Amino acid sequence: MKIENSLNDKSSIRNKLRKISTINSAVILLLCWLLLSSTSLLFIKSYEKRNLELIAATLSTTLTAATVFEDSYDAHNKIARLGNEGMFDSAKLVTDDHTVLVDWHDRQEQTGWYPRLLREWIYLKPLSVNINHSEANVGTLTLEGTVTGAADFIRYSLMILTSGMLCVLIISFLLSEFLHRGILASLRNITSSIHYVIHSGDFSLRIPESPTREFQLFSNDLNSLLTEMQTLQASLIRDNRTLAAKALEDPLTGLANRAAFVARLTQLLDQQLAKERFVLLFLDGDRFKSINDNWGHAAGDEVLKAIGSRLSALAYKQDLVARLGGDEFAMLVSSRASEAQLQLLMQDINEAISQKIVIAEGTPISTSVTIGYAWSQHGDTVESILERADMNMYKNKGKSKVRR
Ligand SMILES: Nc1nc2c(ncn2[C@@H]2O[C@H](COP(=O)(O)OP(=O)(O)OP(=O)(O)O)[C@@H](O)[C@H]2O)c(=O)[nH]1
Repeated sequence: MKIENSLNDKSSIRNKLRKISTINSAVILLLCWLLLSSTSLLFIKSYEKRNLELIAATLSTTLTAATVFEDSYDAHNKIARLGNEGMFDSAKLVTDDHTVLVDWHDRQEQTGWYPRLLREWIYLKPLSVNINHSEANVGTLTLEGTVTGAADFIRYSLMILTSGMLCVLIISFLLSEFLHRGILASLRNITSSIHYVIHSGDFSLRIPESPTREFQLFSNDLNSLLTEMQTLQASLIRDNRTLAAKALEDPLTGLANRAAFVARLTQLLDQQLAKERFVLLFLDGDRFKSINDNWGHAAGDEVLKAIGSRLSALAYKQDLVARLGGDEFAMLVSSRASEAQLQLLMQDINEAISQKIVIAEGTPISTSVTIGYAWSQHGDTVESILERADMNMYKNKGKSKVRR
């Protein structure tokens, strides 16, 4: 829960990449916008200034005669004709003796802070040119430039530039989203694979190939780690199975040990209502101590192994032969349902055990077992059925000792 909360606080790598590429594009585009805007503004400024200078030069030549003869009417017409075409905002023609011949103002002259600021920035101050005649100064023409054209140009070019930049920003955003997809897919593959392995414990999964070199290297390392974990897991499972099997096995004879015997007996008792009855045979080696005493402990071990394998040879698949400890064996027999079949089995056991056992050094040893048995009964427990079989075995042992 805590981890999930702290994850929710964090921004995804997709958002981080999106943020980086958006900031990147926005900064670059803003710089381009500033560069292009200032270049076009400087261009406009120099164009408008040059234009006004040309108009002033042309007009001063045209006005020479009117200035010399102080023909205010003609001068006004010539100035107004050009002024009405939007060539300038105002024009003042003053003779060399300071007589104002023309003081013309455009009636549609733009006022307000923007045109005023623009005019001051483009033209700095009104443009004055001398009107000369026979190399003498006869008057001065002062023109104030117009900003109507410049203002429109600036407005439209900035609008086009800004919307163009916004389009580029959107395109670059979409493009980066598209290009980031590969990186994000590789990352997603890695994280979802690790997530799956952690939650399933299945180390057989391998992270798929990535087109990005660094991710491929990372995936290779993780895949090698997964292979090692898989091998380790397999060997642990194998070891566990071996250990579990060993925990239920008698190390000398390889038969089931007491724990395995009790487990199987418990299972049979649990099932006995649904299944046929079964019989528990308790077998104890006769005078086994003397075998050890006469032939040695190793020989005794060989005899115990031989008894175990002979009992196993007589048992069916559903029966269980176990060594309970020392020279005590037990059989859980489900394959014989009648007393007659059981008697036959016990006869076979006695016959098999009575066959001489030839130990490694070649000495034949005779042995026998005493058997006590108990059929399963309703309400039996592990202890009760074992006790009945044990008691019967002791009774039989007593009888055989009397016979000897
Ligand atoms: N070789 C060998 N001997 C064992 C092993 N475990 C127990 N024994 C011996 O088996 C003998 C069992 O003796 P008991 O069952 O008490 O007596 P017994 O000599 O068989 O006599 P009865 O059962 O009365 O016929 C002891 O001498 C134990 O030392 C083993 O793993 N290997």
